[in-house]
This record gives sequence, structure tokens and C-alpha cells, in this order.
Amino acid sequence: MSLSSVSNESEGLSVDEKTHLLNSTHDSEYHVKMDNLYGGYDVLDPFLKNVRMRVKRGHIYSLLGPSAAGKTTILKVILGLLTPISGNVEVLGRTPTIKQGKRIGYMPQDLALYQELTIGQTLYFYGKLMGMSNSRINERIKDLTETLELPEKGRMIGNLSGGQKRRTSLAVAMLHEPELLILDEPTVGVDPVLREKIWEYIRDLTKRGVTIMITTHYIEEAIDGDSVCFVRNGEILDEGPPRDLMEKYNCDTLENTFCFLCQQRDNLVNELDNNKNDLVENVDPKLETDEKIYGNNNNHGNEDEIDNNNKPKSIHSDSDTNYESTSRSETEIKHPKKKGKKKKKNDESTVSRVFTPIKIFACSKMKVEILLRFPMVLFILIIIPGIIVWIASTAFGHDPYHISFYVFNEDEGTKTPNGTVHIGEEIEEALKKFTTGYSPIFDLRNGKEQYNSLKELRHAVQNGDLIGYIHMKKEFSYASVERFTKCSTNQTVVGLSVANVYLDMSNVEIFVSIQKALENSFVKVCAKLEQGVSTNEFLPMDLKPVYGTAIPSFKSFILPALIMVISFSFPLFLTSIGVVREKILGVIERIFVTGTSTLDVVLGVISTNVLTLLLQLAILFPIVIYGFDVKCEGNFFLLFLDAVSIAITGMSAGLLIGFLVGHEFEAMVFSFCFFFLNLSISGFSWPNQAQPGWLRAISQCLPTTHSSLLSRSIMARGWGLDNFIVWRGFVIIIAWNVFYILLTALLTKNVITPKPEKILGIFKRKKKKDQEW
Ligand SMILES: Nc1ncnc2c1ncn2[C@@H]1O[C@H](COP(=O)(O)OP(=O)(O)OP(=O)(O)O)[C@@H](O)[C@H]1O
Repeated sequence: MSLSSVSNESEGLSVDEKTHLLNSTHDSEYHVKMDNLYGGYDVLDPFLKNVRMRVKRGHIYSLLGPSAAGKTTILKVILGLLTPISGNVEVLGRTPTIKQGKRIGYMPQDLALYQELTIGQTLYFYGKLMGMSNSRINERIKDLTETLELPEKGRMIGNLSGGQKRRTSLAVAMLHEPELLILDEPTVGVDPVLREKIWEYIRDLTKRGVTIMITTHYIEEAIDGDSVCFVRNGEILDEGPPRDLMEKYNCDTLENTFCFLCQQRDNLVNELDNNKNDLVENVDPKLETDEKIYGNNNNHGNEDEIDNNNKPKSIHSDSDTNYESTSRSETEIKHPKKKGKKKKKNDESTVSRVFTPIKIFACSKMKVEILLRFPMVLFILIIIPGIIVWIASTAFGHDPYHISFYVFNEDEGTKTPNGTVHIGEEIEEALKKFTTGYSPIFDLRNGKEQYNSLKELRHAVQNGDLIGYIHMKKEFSYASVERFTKCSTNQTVVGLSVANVYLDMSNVEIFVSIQKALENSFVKVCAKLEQGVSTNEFLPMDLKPVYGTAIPSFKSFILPALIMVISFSFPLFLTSIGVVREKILGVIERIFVTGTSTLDVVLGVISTNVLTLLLQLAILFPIVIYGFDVKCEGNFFLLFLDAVSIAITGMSAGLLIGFLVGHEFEAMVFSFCFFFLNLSISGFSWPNQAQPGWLRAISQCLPTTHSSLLSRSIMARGWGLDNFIVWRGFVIIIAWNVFYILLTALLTKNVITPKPEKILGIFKRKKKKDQEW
């Protein structure tokens, strides 16, 4: 490779990376080297066993094998998406990490494309993640459109044919002209003419020093490659130039060669199984069997690399690799050495910045472009919180009205010096007048023909025809006058002056409203009996509000917290389900392979969601403050900050859930549980002060509790950042954000890590594939 071509291909690389590229292109004959590699999705049961391979620079290397043979798994190790359990692996002269991005192009087996983006938007997005300039991206789009016969760049991926989608996916992998191109079944669903063109194109690429690793089901197309590698059940059967292998095993096709190798391997395994009992004592039969199977059958094409004992030579000394060079027979599976201590100098160049603004912008732009594909959904998404709050403001906080209540008034009245008084009737009148914002609370039904006895009334309440009734006895007025004007303490008099109220108490809010209305009606009527005593003075207490109004409104209590609940829940659900969808599509993996960090993705998601949130709040706040007269006594900016920070908490929790689970259904269930747990103890609808001590302690740690408290404190109390409760609330919310984001970054450090999958067995996603070709 010439220096000029190196500089051409290294566009967008850091100085370290460029230096390394120059060194590596001169130093290394191989772009991929693997020795004694064990790895897979289960630490205790590695799928890849003793894999050894050599991929020469500028060669086309085909991985051939049946479905579920482990071809994709090998590619994932090379891409740094899967950490090996033991053994050596070196890609472009380094231990692979997902940060090697720009030097590798990857076309996954699944399309891994956003169906809602156009071809141009997709290529622009990945180009930006690769650090390419706009003009370079446009040039490459033009080249690739010609070479791969792509449809015009304005076409949406979702509307393309299977073959066109596959070619677009291939174009993404080739866009930045990588040194190593990894293609997982690029020719599936592509017509024979185009398949030939793709092979011609990749052959052409190899002339420029590009290495191609390709998996294919069309086994015979690999005949034109430089090397093939037969894989079965996670083992390499043999590798080498295709025609050499055919000659070696005396077969006329590659397919027959593969069948021959499989047969040979099965015979060996059977033979070993039969002899198992004869094996020497004290030798672990499994190890012995493994050694014979994996050790002796590694008849690779590069025989110069194999020592006299037919064991592959270690290409690297222990000092220049992160993994111990060891064969399975020498020692049990060893875990990778702790990284960092013995990090190669080369590896340091792969440590990219924690986040890159241009990548964040690219992620955010791509999300906005997808959102704009669904204008109706976007519109609903923006106005729906406003509608929810409007409906909630209309429904919450008012006293119930038109409650079916019966007054069973047997009171016959009594004579006083001022005339005859009918207290029962007066109470009935007072109850009738007791109205809420809309209507009288009570829908008094007192046609005596309807209910003639207390028994009938009780039955009506039991049947749900009435919510309750009040019974005033014949002597009710007489006894009330005796009790309140003459201060009689006679027990019979006191008993007769009591009206009995029977209520369906199953609904606490209705009970409280009825109780309040009854008490007020009684206070009004009975206070009149005490001459010269006004209604106010009947209760020797005057309530003066410090915060809020003399008659507290439930709306002022619930709406500020509801804004925060909405700000938290929408991003939580949308993000968790969105991330899982991207994971299933394979785009997350593809994005990570470009060297994009978790933080870039997270910040991209956050910035898009904050944009949506701003629009939501622009509708929501005016509805609450102007439409429903819930005053904001404090700093409006702080209230806004509260909503944004709890929304980011929702997003980061959603990201964490999304990265942890493997299916949309799981994401939905986990998000629901998480949301309702938060909601039920956050004091949103019932004061935290009512919770038992242990629950209160938990709720005091939750961001949602503090967000609700903050919104009420800012709106009703007018508190600012000088108040301990306010800044403590912000600190706790921000701390949770940092925690969720760091945990997500940690879990996605290696996109597929065996460890979390092992620990969280329920998240394990097993691809069940039959072993048939
Ligand atoms: N994420 C995963 N978690 C657990 N097991 C997995 C996962 N992905 C693949 N496997 C399993 O690993 C084995 C090898 O799968 P791999 O995808 O490497 O096969 P393949 O040779 O690429 O097959 P195909 O040609 O059908 O794509 C299979 O048994 C598969 O079920």
C-alpha cells in the first residue's frame, strides 16, 4: 500500500491512529490473527473452541459453514463486539475493541438500517459517525451509487426491495473506505448478476490492499477468494486457499470438501468417545478429548505456523497481548487479563474521547429525521401532555356533585318563643344549597313514597341506588333546641338531637366531600340556634394560610406533580422501547462498531428528547398556569429545569432498561413496573408523610419524589435555589441521571458481554437456528 493511499484511507483518523496505520501497514502481513481462541455468549460454555486463523492483508477470506456454525460469532470477536474468554486475537495489529471503528467496515447479517431514513440520510449519518466531511460523503455516495447500482439517494430504505436494502447496507460498510471490510452474508437476496458485480468490486478493493472477510451461504462463490475457512459448531475444520484445500482432500467442489471434513471430524469424535473409558487415570477425559479434537485437527493452510507437535505456534509473546497465549489442554479456560495494567502502547491510540460533538449531532439529527417521517405522531406526541393535563385539570380537585343522597326527615318541629322551628327542614335546605363549582353536591331524593323505612333505605345503599342517607327523628327539632339554646345535657335529649348518617364509605374522596358538606350545613343551622353567635364564631378557630389559599385546591397539589410525572414517563417508555428496537434491528451494534461511544448515543437521544420536551412544555405550562389558574409563585425557569432534569432521568432510565432487555415486550413490562413503583411512592397523589418509615426512607431517595416536591415548592411556595429542599432535590435528580448513564455506559462497554447475560439469565436472547445448511 502506498503512502498516498494510506493517507487517503485515513481521513478522519487521529494522529495516533494515522501513525499506527502507517506502522501497521508496513509491519503486519496479517490483518486478523487468532490463536487458541475460546469465546461466545456463555463464559462457562464457550461456543468458539480453539479457533485459529490467519487473514492476510489484501486477501478475500471467506468463512464457510452451515447455519449456527459460529461465523457471525467469529466476526463479532474481530469487531470487538464480543470479548473472548481466552486466547489471542489481533485485528489490524491490535487487540480488537469497538473503538477501532474507522479502519473497519462492517456489514451485519441483518440489515441494521433505519427503515424510516432515505439512502442519502443513512449514508450521511454513518459518514458523520466516521468523521467524514460533507463533500467526501457526497463523493462516496456518488461512487457507491454507481458501483452498487443503488437507487436514487432520496428513496426511503423501508420502500426498497430486499436486494436494494442489502446493497445499501453494503454501501454503509464501504462508505469510509476501510482497511478491513467485514461482510456478513452480503450476497443473500442479491441476483446472480449483481452478486458477480459485488465480487468483482471486492476483488478490486483487495488490489488496493483492503482485506475482505466474508461469510456466505453460496459456498461455491468463495472459490474466487484467496482463502476459505470451514467452520462447524464453533470449530475451524480447516483453512487455506480454496483450490489447495480441494486438492488436499481430493474433492471436486468446496461443498464436497466441507462434507469430507465434517465426516472426518465426526469419525474422530466417535472414535474418541469409544475409547473414552480407556483413557489414563487422572487425566480429565474432556480435556484429553478437546486436545485431540481441537489440537490435532488444526491442519491449517499456513503450515509454516504449526510446530512439530502439530500445535499452532503462538504468534505473540505474553507481553504483547492482553490475552494469555495458551491451549486448552495446557490450562483450563483463562479469563482475559485485566486490561489497563499491560495495555499495549498501540491500544492507547484507540482510546477515543468520551464524547464527540459531531457524533452527538449526527445521532440527534438522525432521530429528528425519523421523527419528521411521522408528522402525525410527532404532533400527537407534542400536544398529548397538554391534553392530559387539560383533562386532568378538568377532572381533578373538584368536589363530587349530584350524589344520590336521601334525607329521611321525620322531624315534626318544635315551638319556641320566636315561633315554630323545623331544624330538619333547615338542614335539608342547607344541604340542597351546598354546591360545588358545577352543581349541588347532593341529589336529594326525599319523596317519602320512594323509601318508607330505614330498612328500605339501607337496602338501596347496599344495592348502589343511594350513596347514603340521613335520618332525623320526630323529636329532632325539640331536642336540638333544648340542647343548643338551653344547654341541656340530658342523655335522651342529646341522643334525639343526633341525626344518623349512613354512607357507602368505599370511596374515600366522596366520603370526605359528603362529610365536609354535612358538617358545614349542620354548623350553619345549629349556630343560628345560639343567639348572637355568628357562624364563624361557632368554631373558635381562624385559618390563615402561609402558602396556598384559605380554601386549598387539590388542583394546586396534583397538577405541578402531574407535569413532572408526564415529563418522566414519556421519555422513559419511548427511550426504552426505542433502544430495544434499535438493538433488534442491529443498528446499535453497527453504530458502536463505527467507534461511537455510548455517551455519544446517549447525548444524541437526550438532545432530541429535550427538543421534543421543550415543545411539550410550551403547550403544557400555559394550560396549567393560565388555563387553570394554578399560580407559579416561584422562578419559572427553575420549574422548567425541574421538568427537563426529570425528563432526562426518564430517558437515562429508559436507556438502561433498553440496553438490559432483549425484546420490546420486556422493555414495556420493565418500564411499566419501574414507572408505577416510582409513581406510587413518590408522593404524587398522596402525601409521603402518610407512608410507613421504611417506605418513606426509600421514597426520599427517588428522583420522582424530589421532582414532585420541587414542583410544588416552586409553584405554591415560591422557593428558590437558596432553599435547602430545592437544591437538595436537584442534586438528587442529577445524581440519578449520572448513575443511570454511567451504568448504561458500563454495561455497553463491550456491546455483547457474556457476564451480564450470565448474571441476568432472564435477559438471555438465544438465537435458535437449526443445524441444516
Ligand atoms: N446473542 C446471542 N446470545 C446467545 N447465543 C447466541 C447469540 N447469537 C448467536 N448465538 C448462538 O451462537 C451460535 C452461533 O451463532 P452464529 O450467529 O455465529 O452462527 P452463524 O454461523 O453466523 O449462522 P448463520 O449462517 O445462520 O448466520 C448459535 O448456536 C446461536 O444460537
